[in-house]
Amino acid sequence: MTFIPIMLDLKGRKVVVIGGGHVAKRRIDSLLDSEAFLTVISPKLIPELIHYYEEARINWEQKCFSPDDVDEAFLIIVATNNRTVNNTVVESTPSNRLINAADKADVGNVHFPAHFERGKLTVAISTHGASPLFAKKIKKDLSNQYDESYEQYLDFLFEARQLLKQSNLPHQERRNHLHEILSDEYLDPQAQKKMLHSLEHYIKPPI
Ligand SMILES: C[C@@]1(CC(=O)O)C2=NC(=C\c3[nH]c(c(CCC(=O)O)c3CC(=O)O)Cc3[nH]c(c(CC(=O)O)c3CCC(=O)O)/C=C3\N/C(=C\2)[C@@H](CCC(=O)O)[C@]3(C)CC(=O)O)/[C@H]1CCC(=O)O
Ligand SMILES: NC(=O)c1ccc[n+]([C@@H]2O[C@H](COP(=O)([O-])OP(=O)(O)OC[C@H]3O[C@@H](n4cnc5c(N)ncnc54)[C@H](O)[C@@H]3O)[C@@H](O)[C@H]2O)c1
Repeated sequence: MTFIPIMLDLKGRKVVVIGGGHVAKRRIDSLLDSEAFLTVISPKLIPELIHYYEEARINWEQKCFSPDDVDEAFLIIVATNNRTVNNTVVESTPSNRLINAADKADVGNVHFPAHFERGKLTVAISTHGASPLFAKKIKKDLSNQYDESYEQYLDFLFEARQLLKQSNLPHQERRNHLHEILSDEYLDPQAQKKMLHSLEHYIKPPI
């Protein structure tokens, strides 16, 4: 089986998480900012998830799984500590849905990669289930290399690119600028400011 990396917009989609333990919480933490409708089906929740429920960040149906729980779900996450239940969820899910099976890498059609964000930058690492711990280790290494300062740098890259897109510069010169701003020198906010300022001069005047 070959999995391909994609970025998913879940805004307004129904996501159902079966199980309310530690793995469910990890998945939910990845999903909280997505503006999906998150529903947890589980007789019990760990305290952190109860907190999310009290803050109305998730819905909770305090019950054991039944097949109609996944009706209309766009994405299903299977994370109970009961292998038989996990298998039942997978079996009762129509094949045209997205499903993540936390206890069996090869059963679902979605994996959650280890990941971190720096504003507009997302770095995701997958080992196709070979070693989640190795993915976690690489995440740690890369998150040190690309520290919090990159959030602001990404904002600069975004702004510079928007200005270039609106500019009257010839195509090749735009490309040169896009490459130039990747140089380490532009990690410095002063250099960024100067560059943005100079790019503003190339904006096409309104017609
Ligand atoms: C990366 C990360 C993201 C996240 O969970 O958010 C993630 N697992 C993490 C940690 C972790 N997972 C496990 C341990 C215990 C040590 C060990 O067993 O090695 C630890 C370590 C820890 O907890 O620290 C156990 C485990 N994991 C899976 C199975 C089932 C199986 O292998 O079949 C079992 C055995 C269960 C059992 O035996 O009961 C399966 C999957 N785990 C995945 C993702 C997907 C593939 C990712 C990839 O490798 O590319 C995949 C396929 C499906 C999925 O869940 O999406 C997250 C790193 C946290 C971070 O980023 O900080
Ligand atoms: N993918 C991963 O990264 C990863 C990591 C560790 C463990 N796991 C696997 O994930 C699973 C969950 O691990 P955990 O640490 O979150 O367990 P946990 O014990 O913290 O939580 C299990 C949850 O499942 C709920 N549950 C039990 N029966 C249920 C049912 N019939 N219907 C609905 N909910 C039910 C429990 O109430 C509990 O909230 C385990 O199978 C484990 O093997 C996966």
